[in-house]
Parts: sequence; structure tokens; C-alpha cells
Amino acid sequence: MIYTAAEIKQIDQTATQNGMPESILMERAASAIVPKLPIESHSTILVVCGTGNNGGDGWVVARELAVKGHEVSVWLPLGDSKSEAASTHAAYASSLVRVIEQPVATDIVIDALFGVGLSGPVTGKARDVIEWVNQQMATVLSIDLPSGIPSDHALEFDGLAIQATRTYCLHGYKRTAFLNRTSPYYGQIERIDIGLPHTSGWSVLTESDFNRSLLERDRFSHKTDYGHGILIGGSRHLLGAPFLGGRAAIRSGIGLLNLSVPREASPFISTLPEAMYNQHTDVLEQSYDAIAIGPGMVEGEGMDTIWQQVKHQSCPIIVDAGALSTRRFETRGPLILTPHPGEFSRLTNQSVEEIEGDRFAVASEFAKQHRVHLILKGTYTLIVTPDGKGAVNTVEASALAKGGSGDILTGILLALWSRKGELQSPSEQAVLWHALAAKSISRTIHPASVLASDVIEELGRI
Ligand SMILES: NC(=O)C1=CN([C@@H]2O[C@H](COP(=O)(O)OP(=O)(O)OC[C@H]3O[C@@H](n4cnc5c(N)ncnc54)[C@H](O)[C@@H]3O)[C@@H](O)[C@H]2O)[C@@H](O)CC1
Ligand SMILES: Nc1ncnc2c1ncn2[C@@H]1O[C@H](COP(=O)(O)OP(=O)(O)O)[C@@H](O)[C@H]1O
Ligand SMILES: [K+]
Repeated sequence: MIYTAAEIKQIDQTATQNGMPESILMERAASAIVPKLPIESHSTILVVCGTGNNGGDGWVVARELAVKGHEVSVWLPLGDSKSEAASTHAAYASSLVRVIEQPVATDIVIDALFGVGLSGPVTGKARDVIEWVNQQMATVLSIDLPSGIPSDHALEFDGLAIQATRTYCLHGYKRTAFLNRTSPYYGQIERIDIGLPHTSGWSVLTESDFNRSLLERDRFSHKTDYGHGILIGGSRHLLGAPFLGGRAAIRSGIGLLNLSVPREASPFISTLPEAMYNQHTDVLEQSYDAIAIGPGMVEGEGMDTIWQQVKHQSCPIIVDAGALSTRRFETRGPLILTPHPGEFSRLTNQSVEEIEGDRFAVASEFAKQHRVHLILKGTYTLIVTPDGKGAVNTVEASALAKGGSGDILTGILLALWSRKGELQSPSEQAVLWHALAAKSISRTIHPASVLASDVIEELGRI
């Protein structure tokens, strides 16, 4: 689960009001973190504590490590704790560790300077402290957040933060763990359970969330059991995209596929004989289980006429690429939009920097306002439902940073949304499948060298 700073504070406050004091939560955090720390018996350790509760967590970790026999120094560069719970822990722990005035080089630095209480860019002496830590050769282990990294968005982040080797996120992940600008500072990320209830609207998708039963075929099933979709795509100069999407839809198990392509695409039809064909000028006569529109299309070239027909269908409609260039939100059935940040910028009139700096809030707000399913693509693709809740895909696959990848995702989406509402979260499953196939093929072909078509062939091999 992913939380904002305000949500964490609310959970913390509710726990305190119900008899679970902050000092106990600090104990829980430390006892969960300490066994995970990559520390050897002879390692020298410096714990850098700030004045808030993040510093309090640092004090308890320092105490536990000292009790285990490690050589621990604690540095308080910003002065004594201001929080009552942290001060109580500091009072006892300071009798077991060495409290130092000047920092010394050590093997391990534990960063407990700032957590979710940081507001705005770091000011004052803490800037020098962060720079000092970043100059060390040590393994840097951050508690909750790398200090200096904001929790919720990167809009005001000025680039100064601790570069962690590893970060132990308390209770849940923070949004900045999945933003391009701030994610690299976290190093490896580990979530630490401190026994508080989970209430977030945002979840994290990993490999284990992929539903492998998607690949199963019932013995007595018929092609119609797996849905009939149509993919409308291509334009005079962009003819490959609908074939990539169509091939991906078939590799993702769709029962029947129609491809609607421009007349100029006729020479390519033999490359995908499994599909049935229409031309853009044909009338959409039959009903489909899902429609995808946009790969390889450009505004003009009859797009409005096609959209007038599409929007009256009551099935799910996936809108991608060229079909996203105007705000087409009026449909009878579920509408699934799949923009990359540039396309989303045009849809929202916000800059790419504003979108990338605050993806979760911008995506959630947009999905709620227009009552759409939104797939905001990127390294960490967001999948948002019309209620504004969502998930982030954390299966990384840099092989996808290449033309054609989006067309494949649209094909997979078409196949899964065609399955007549039988699947839970088809968009989440499609994004996962796409990333898993790219990750899988990257084991045998270098990511730089993977073709979009290779990813399609790998869909059935994961
Ligand atoms: N529910 C949870 O997850 C729990 C969280 N706890 C810890 O509590 C932390 C939050 O503690 P706090 O709310 O006390 O805050 P922090 O300890 O994160 O930071 C607050 C301190 O930072 C200073 N500060 C804020 N913005 C600054 C800026 N821009 N430049 C310089 N200084 C700045 C403030 O003056 C204050 O002294 C969490 O990150 C976590 O480590 C645990 O102790 C208890 C349970
Ligand atoms: N660095 C990356 N890591 C992981 N996934 C990526 C990366 N770059 C792009 N992708 C994925 O590849 C796809 C690219 O889609 P899009 O930008 O629409 O490409 P295209 O123009 O080829 O259709 C998206 O699903 C996106 O999430
Ligand atoms: K920290």
C-alpha cells in the first residue's frame, strides 16, 4: 500500500488515540528493521538522528544495535529531540551508545534525520549534514524515507537528499518511491510492517499479483468464450501499429479479432492472417465485447466519423495514441484511456513536469473527474479506476522504452477487456503481463536489443 504523509499522520494519530502510543510504534519499527540491516559484527555504525519522530526511530535502532554488541555512535546535528516519545527513547539509549559532536567516517550510516514530517526543500544546517552523508563511502540505510525526499510529490524537490543504499519504509510506501525524480534516492526499498491497519486507496503490483489462470484454457471452451474485439488503428504513414496491437491481442488469448485498418495497409494483411479485416470507412455493424482505437492513428483522416460510431457501443472502449488527441470522454460503456505523459499533458493542459512530479494526485483527480479508467504509462505505470483509486506497477522493464511498446499494451488490454467482465482488474493484469513479458525476454536478449515483436512472442512464455 502507498500513503501520503497526511494519511500516515492520521493513522498514527488514530493509533495513539486508541491506546497505541508513538513510543511503542517506534519500538515496533526498530524491532522489525534491526534484523534486516546488512550489518556485520565488526561494522562501525553512525546513526544520524533528527529532532522529530524519525530521529526517535533512529534512537531505538541505535539502542538495539548497541545491546547486540555493535559499536554505535549517534550524531544529533540539529540538536536534541523535540518530540516527547523520541526524547524518552533518547534519554535511555544515550547511556548505551556514544553521542558524538563531530561526525566520523564509519562503515554504516543510519539515516534518521527526516521522515514524513519534512515540509518543503531542506533548509538550514541539515543541508550540510545531507551533503556530508553523501560524501561518505559508507552503506547508507534510511529509515522511512531518504532524508530530504518529500513523501507525496516531487514538485518542490530541489535535488538535495540523502542517497540511500536501502530504505525501510514504515507501514507503507510513500508516493515518491515511484516517481522518476525521487525514486533513485531510495536505493533498494523494503516495506516494514508495524502492525497498523491498512487503509490506502493505492496498492503496489508485483510479479506475484499476475493472475496465471489468465493463460488457462477450458477443455470444452469455444472461441466465443474468450471474447470478440476490434482494434481500429493505423493511418497512411503509420501502418505497423495496428498489426502489433492485433498480434498482441491474439497472443493474449482473445477468441476473435477484427482489425480495422486504412486501405493502404492491405499489403500487410497477410502478416496476420488470424485476424478478420475491416477498413476505416466501413460501418461498425456488429457489436463487440471490447473496442480499442488509436494505435498509429492521427487526428483528421476520418477519426471523428469513426468515433461517432464507436462511442455508441456499450462495450468497454480502450482509447490510445492518436485517438487521445482530443478529449473524447462520452461513451456508454467503460472508457479506458492509456496516455503516456506527453499525451496526458495534452489531455490535462498540465506540463509533463507537473504530471511527472505529482502523478498519483493528477491521475487520481482526472479519473474521478471524467469517470474513466486511466492507465498513465511510464516506468511505474499507474492504473486508476473511476473512483480515483489505483495501483502502481513495479515490475520494471526498460526494454519497453521503445516504439511499438504502447501498441502491444493496447492489444493486451483489448484481449482482457473482451472477456466479458469475467476478469478482476483487466487493466492491472494487462500492464503486469506486458511488463513481465518484456522482463522475461530481457533475460535472453539484451533490453537495448529487444524488439516490440519479441515482447509479443514472449507473452505466452512467462
Ligand atoms: N505511522 C508511522 O508510520 C510511524 C512513523 N514514525 C516515524 O515518524 C516520522 C515522522 O515524524 P515527525 O512527524 O516527527 O517528523 P520528522 O521526524 O520526519 O521531521 C520533523 C522535523 O523536521 C523538521 N523539518 C521539517 N521540514 C523541514 C525542512 N524543510 N528543512 C529543515 N527541517 C525541516 C521539523 O522542524 C521537525 O523537527 C516518520 O517518518 C517515521 O519515521 C514512527 O516513529 C511511529 C509510527
Ligand atoms: N523505462 C521503462 N521502463 C518500463 N516500462 C516502460 C519504460 N518506458 C516505456 N515503458 C512502457 O512502454 C510502453 C510505451 O508506451 P508508449 O509511450 O505509448 O509507446 P509507443 O509510442 O511505442 O506506443 C508503456 O506501457 C510504458 O509503461
Ligand atoms: K530518514
